[in-house]
Order: sequence, then structure tokens, then C-alpha cells
Amino acid sequence: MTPAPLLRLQGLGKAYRDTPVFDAVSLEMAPGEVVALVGDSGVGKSTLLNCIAGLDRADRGQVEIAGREVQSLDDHAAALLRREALGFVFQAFHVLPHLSVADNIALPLLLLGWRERTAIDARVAELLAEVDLAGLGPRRPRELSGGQLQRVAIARALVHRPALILADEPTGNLDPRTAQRVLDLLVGQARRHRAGCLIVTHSESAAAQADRRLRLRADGIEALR
Ligand SMILES: Nc1ncnc2c1ncn2[C@@H]1O[C@H](COP(=O)(O)OP(=O)(O)OP(=O)(O)O)[C@@H](O)[C@H]1O
Repeated sequence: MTPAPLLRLQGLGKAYRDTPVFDAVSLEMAPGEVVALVGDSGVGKSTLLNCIAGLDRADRGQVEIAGREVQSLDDHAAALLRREALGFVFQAFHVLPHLSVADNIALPLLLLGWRERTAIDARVAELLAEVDLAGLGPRRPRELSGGQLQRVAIARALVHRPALILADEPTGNLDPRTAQRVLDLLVGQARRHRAGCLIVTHSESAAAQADRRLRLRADGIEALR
């Protein structure tokens, strides 16, 4: 038996009031696959990621994560599945300013019910080292550079070993050199942990690192290359 796709979208459609955004979006991602999603500004890339992440709701179609159809689960079960299976990296980092870097990275573990401080600290230290921020755990986010903040966001997206990372223009706010470094790290870490990674990007070099490139259009998704 072939394993279930990590992510399967079937006939997904979304409109805001009378404004159609996208329709007939179908996609399958295999475990460990890195996929770049490109498309014109305003076509709905962020909205699509938000619909997968449960931050927004599609009007039509199905979202299946790790073989489980999200809409058929009650809200609690869907939230739990997403907490376990997904990590999210946003363009604007979305770190919480009043928490230390280490506590920001620990958040997904706490949400999953981890309570043992030593285990949490050990996992956070491991991730800090992997994203090259060892020793910066006690700092506040305002004491970090943009590139460092995005690495905190990547560590937070990976700390609970999710099967799928959703990254929405993760290098959009960074200078080209830092962007490349952050991207290498994101793709490298995703591959190392065998996590699937769906990256929305306008960057050609980002798209070139992916296993597949897809373009979102108003009437569906097209394969590129
Ligand atoms: N909460 C909302 N209410 C109404 N319309 C919205 C909302 N969020 C997004 N839109 C509209 O939906 C469309 C898709 O937006 P989205 O941000 O998903 O596009 P995008 O492809 O990610 O764009 P970009 O590449 O510029 O970031 C746009 O026309 C946008 O104005």
C-alpha cells in the first residue's frame, strides 16, 4: 500500500463575500517533499496557506492532512491535528515580544501539553543550535536582527517535529544574503527532519531549491518546470 499523502487538497475554493479568490485547487504532497508555490500578487497564496493551517476556512473542497480529512473532525480534534502536524513560518516572524527567544520556541511544545521543564529546555537548546542561535535563548526578540528573528520562527516551526511546514514568504523581509541563508536553513532543516515544506515565495532562487514548483491561479494550480 502506498502511504497516504502528507497533504491532499481537493477542489478547494474560496471567496471573500463577492470576491472570488481561488477555485478548484487540488494538490498532493508526499512526506519530505519541498514544494514552492508562486503566483501573482493577490491570487490567494496566503489565503490558501491559511486555509490549510485552519486560520481561515475554504468555502468548498477538502483538506486532508496525514490521511485525515480536517473538515470531518470537530474543532478540537482539527486543532489538535494541526498543532501536532503543522509548523508555520510567516513573513513577519510573529514572535511574541514579551517572551524570551527560548520561550517563543517552546510554545508549540507547551500547546501540545509538554510540561517537563528539562525535556523542553533540552529540545529548545537543540533547535537553537540547529538554527545557529545557541546562547541567544534568554534574549528578547527586540534584541535580535531580522535574520535572527526568522531563524527563531523556523526553530519554533520545527520544535515539535511537525510532518508539514507551511512557510509564507519566509524571506520577504530580509536582505538577499540573509534571505538565502535563512532559506537554506529552512529547506535544510525540513529535509533533515523529513518534514514536507510548502513555501510561498516570490523569489526565484527560493523556488529553485524546491523539489517542485507550482503556480496558483484563480482557476487552480499548475505545475511549472
Ligand atoms: N480578510 C480578507 N477579507 C477580504 N478580502 C481579503 C482578505 N484577505 C485577503 N483578501 C483578498 O483576497 C485576495 C488574496 O489575498 P492573499 O493575501 O491570499 O494573496 P497573495 O497571493 O498571498 O498575495 P501577495 O503575493 O501579494 O502576498 C486579495 O485580493 C486580497 O485582497
